[in-house]
Amino acid sequence: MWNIARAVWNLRQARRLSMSIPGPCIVHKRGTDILHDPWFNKDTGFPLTERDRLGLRGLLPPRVISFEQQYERFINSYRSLEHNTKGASDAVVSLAKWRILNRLHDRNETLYYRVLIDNIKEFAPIVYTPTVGLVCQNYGGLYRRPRGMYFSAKDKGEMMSMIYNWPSHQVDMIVVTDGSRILGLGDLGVQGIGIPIGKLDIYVAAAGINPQKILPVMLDMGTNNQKLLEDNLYLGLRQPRLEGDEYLSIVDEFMEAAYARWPKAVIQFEDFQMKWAFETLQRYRQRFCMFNDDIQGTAGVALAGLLGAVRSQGRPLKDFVKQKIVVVGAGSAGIGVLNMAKKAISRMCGSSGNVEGNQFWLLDKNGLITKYRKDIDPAAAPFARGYGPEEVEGLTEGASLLEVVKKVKPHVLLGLSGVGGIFNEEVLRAMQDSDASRPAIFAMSNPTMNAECTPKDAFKYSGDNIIFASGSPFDNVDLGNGKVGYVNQANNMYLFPGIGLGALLSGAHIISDGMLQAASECLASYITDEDIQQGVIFPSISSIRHITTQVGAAVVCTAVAEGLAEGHGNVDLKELSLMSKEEAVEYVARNMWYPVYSPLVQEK
Ligand SMILES: NC(=O)c1ccc[n+]([C@@H]2O[C@H](COP(=O)([O-])OP(=O)(O)OC[C@H]3O[C@@H](n4cnc5c(N)ncnc54)[C@H](O)[C@@H]3O)[C@@H](O)[C@H]2O)c1
Repeated sequence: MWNIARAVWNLRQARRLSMSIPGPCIVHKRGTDILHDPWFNKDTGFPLTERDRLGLRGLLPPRVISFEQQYERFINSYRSLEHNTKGASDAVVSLAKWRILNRLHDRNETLYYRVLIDNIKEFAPIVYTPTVGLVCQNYGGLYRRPRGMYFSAKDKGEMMSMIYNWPSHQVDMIVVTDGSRILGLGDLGVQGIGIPIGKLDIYVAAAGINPQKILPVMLDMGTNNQKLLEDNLYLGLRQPRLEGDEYLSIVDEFMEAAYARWPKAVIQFEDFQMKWAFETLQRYRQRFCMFNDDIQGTAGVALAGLLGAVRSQGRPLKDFVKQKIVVVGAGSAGIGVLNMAKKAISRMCGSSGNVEGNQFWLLDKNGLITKYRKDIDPAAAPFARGYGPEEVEGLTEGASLLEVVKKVKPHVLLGLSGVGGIFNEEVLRAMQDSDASRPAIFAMSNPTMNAECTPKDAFKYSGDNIIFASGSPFDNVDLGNGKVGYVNQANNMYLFPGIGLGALLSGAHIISDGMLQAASECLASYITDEDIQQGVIFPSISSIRHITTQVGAAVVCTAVAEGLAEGHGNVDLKELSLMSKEEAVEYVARNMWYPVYSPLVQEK
């Protein structure tokens, strides 16, 4: 029922926007310069009057092809590619699909984003995880033309002027990486630029950010990837990564430069290795409107999933405080999840409640983390168990995952380790003895080959009754007898677009924990009890615009309630403060860009 209602909402929204006469778009160029600019290019779709006005007459074949015809032509050629690559490996097919989409992106952004929005479920896995991982690994060979900006260690002292090289006067959303931890693939240096590009594609598709107002950024600090350092064709600095103050001075300079030119832009940090992810978040979160998606976005999505798992057991949400949760992977993502879960518990329990985190077991590559761990990472320390070198409760420092699962009998087993297959048959079988009536298994690592287990193995070894979620998309599992093992996609794409959009439209000067929690709780409440009983704890990606509207509105309302909002455009704080929840949803929806050909008006 819900899905039908949302699909109708999406359709109405699209129709409302496409039927209203699109406002004009100002261009400062003419003739072939327009044809070569993907922001303005309409290919054969320029009407004759516009061809005359913009000096295009004679530069295009005479017949005008409508947007709908162009759309259909693209989809047909995409489908024929599927047909022509039959028998090729998955990687070859995925890269061929990425190439054809990327060529359209390079040529005609309006058509590209319409195709992406209308087919988000099919195309998200190409422009985003898992294919984007493959693209980053092969970026040197796939590179055709630049997209986004590069600031390198060699640009020190120049960034304040360099930032003005970007052609757009207004930028609303920046996604920045240093390429040091790309998905679960490690240090890919400048090749990691594919991640900010893919994330911003999702911003346009899900949050309706105008593509002229987005900026993907690579901070090239060097790389410690030996293979790349030895590769003559590697496109980044061939030097080891900067460390310490030298590193931070580059990020500082970039942040100041971006803020100086676009003080209202929201900056999302993406795929930084753990030490820099935490350090930069701490350093900037009170000064700039920024967040770290791996720490905070992932945590919000995981928390929504954890709350869904409680509901699936037929228990009230407050029972979350009694759930035993084993987290495998003590990196920025795993620790981010635990921090957010702990905050949720402290809210549920009130100040007198148990917020010690006694229900969490955290493992890294050396096994269970306890207070006896030598050189314990400060970020992991609050979640270290109290077991001594001597065995207590049957577990010791460094206990294996299998030992922990057998002993703890967790309600939830959550993987953010980046290690494919680590939830092996024995571990999954041990989950059958979980204390939960419906054990939850979240294999959240990306891309696909790094998932801790496949859904097929999870249902096979842990039982039909589990709740399963993965970070990258997988097909549902046929359990026989007409039963289906539902595969949820626990990916931060459900949250980051709404967090960024809500922060932007509220004009908040920082992104608070409260705004992030509101986003997560909004996502958690999106699913009906009926869906939950079917094992569905996350909505379909097809509803991503609707979800983002709701999440964005929740973030706006919280920013206003917390006194962080300052207004956006011609909507001032007073107007924001008077908005009801429904009006906030309408306000967010109204501000989403939708790809239609706007009349181009030339200004000298
Ligand atoms: N689904 C999502 O939305 C989402 C969001 C963010 C990150 N991720 C994925 O999570 C993974 C980890 O990301 P991160 O930023 O935390 O990386 P990270 O490099 O900061 O941390 C990885 C952690 O895994 C641990 N680990 C490595 N091998 C292990 C093993 N054999 N057993 C147990 N632990 C082991 C490491 O010790 C480290 O603590 C990546 O694959 C990333 O793609 C998914």
